[in-house]
Amino acid sequence: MVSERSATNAQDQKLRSTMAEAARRLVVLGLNRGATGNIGVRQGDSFLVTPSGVAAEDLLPHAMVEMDYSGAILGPGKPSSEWRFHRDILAARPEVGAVVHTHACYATSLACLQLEIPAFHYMMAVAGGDTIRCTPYAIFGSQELSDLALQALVDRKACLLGNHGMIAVGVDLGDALAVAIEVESLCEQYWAALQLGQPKLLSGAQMQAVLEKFKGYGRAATRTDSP
Ligand SMILES: C[C@H](O)[C@@H](O)[C@@H](O)C(=O)COP(=O)(O)O
Repeated sequence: MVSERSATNAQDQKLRSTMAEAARRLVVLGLNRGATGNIGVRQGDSFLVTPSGVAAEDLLPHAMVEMDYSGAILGPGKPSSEWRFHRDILAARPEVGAVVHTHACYATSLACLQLEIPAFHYMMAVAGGDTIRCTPYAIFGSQELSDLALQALVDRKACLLGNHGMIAVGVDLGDALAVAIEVESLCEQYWAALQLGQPKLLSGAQMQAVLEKFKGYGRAATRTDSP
């Protein structure tokens, strides 16, 4: 049933609009095209997810679908086919407030090779560690894909989905979007570097130093709950 809180709460309306804006931004930035990709955002003891198969330009705030962690749909609409990984990530990672899935070109190209991205650039730390893992292939919308994504995201804020795309997470939607944008940029740079030769990789110690330094950098300095 439709939660009354959702229908009347100003915060809920704001969140739905922010999700629609974020979906359009992903298209403007070239990280998604048409109806690819989806967004999930924690809201109290439930979460909102974008509807299935709706192009970002047609996405209206009221079309976001509210679900609970049992997988029950709490309002009208058909949730993203990927609601399982949105639910499972939000359930398993209390510090995560938002999940962004994209089929961004460079991330997806590397995912088609099922490549794990190594520490070729210090900005890899934005994704939470010294690698960005890639899952094996599993069909879209499956529990298997969700289980694989959860594993690939351990101690990370992003992963590639084999032969599919990427997932980025953040403390809120702005953070998850920023991670997705950076991951696509890193994938493009890694691809470009590979055209020239074998990139020299940073050591574990060098990456650890960056991860430490990032704790005091920019907005992250005010966050105590980032992974
Ligand atoms: C078939 C879909 O494109 C699937 O790949 C999914 O991962 C996706 O990106 C969009 O699906 P929804 O519109 O169901 O969120």
